[in-house]
Amino acid sequence: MSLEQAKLVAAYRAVDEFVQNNNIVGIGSGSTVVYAVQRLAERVETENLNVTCIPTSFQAKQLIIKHNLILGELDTNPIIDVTIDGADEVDANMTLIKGGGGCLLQEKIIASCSKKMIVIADYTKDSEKLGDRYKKGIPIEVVPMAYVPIKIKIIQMFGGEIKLRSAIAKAGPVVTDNGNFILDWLFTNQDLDWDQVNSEIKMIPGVVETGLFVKMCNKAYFGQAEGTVAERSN
Ligand SMILES: O=C(CO)[C@H](O)[C@H](O)COP(=O)(O)O
Repeated sequence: MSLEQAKLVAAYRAVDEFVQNNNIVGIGSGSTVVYAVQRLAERVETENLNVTCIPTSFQAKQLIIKHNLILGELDTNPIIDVTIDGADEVDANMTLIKGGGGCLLQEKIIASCSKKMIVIADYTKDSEKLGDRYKKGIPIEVVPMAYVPIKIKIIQMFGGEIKLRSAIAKAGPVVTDNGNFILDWLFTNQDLDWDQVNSEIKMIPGVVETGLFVKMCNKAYFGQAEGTVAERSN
């Protein structure tokens, strides 16, 4: 089985187990979510489900439109039944690193409005401790004018190294869907209290959001190499 098949089985399982008729569904971002939207569209068609989808990014919005699903927004649907999203890493306590695709701000807003947040991932995202498997660090979305002082402050507070995320098909930094920059914090201490770290980083003026999702995820599905799906709940 390919990694793509592992993503697909996790995504299909989550959509099949958690989406019901008349649900408001948060649609996450990334490559695994593509399979979730594909499965959701199949179920809407075959079971005639009434589902409204709330996107977590420009990419998610385009996926919803492409599959002819009903597009909603928080203004009219502030309470979401279930959000299905990917993750860059999930530790043994269900703390997540998210934001590898740069969509962490809207993803966290949508997760915070959801009765349930379900993560879908392949087996490479399943970790004991944050940093065991995901080596690109914790993404932090920041207001552009403050990125240098924020970098200095985080290193003074917690150590490690910070890189301003560069764009691939453009000279200069990645600019998020919200017009901000992304810092990737390569932490060295894996035994930090992530709840506290998240709170302290968020208190630095100019920090918009961190990619640390603490106590937000209810269940994670990890597609395995042999085609089965492993689960973890909190
Ligand atoms: O947080 C995210 C985007 O900001 C993604 O959910 C995360 O990067 C996982 O993506 P993929 O499913 O492609 O591995």
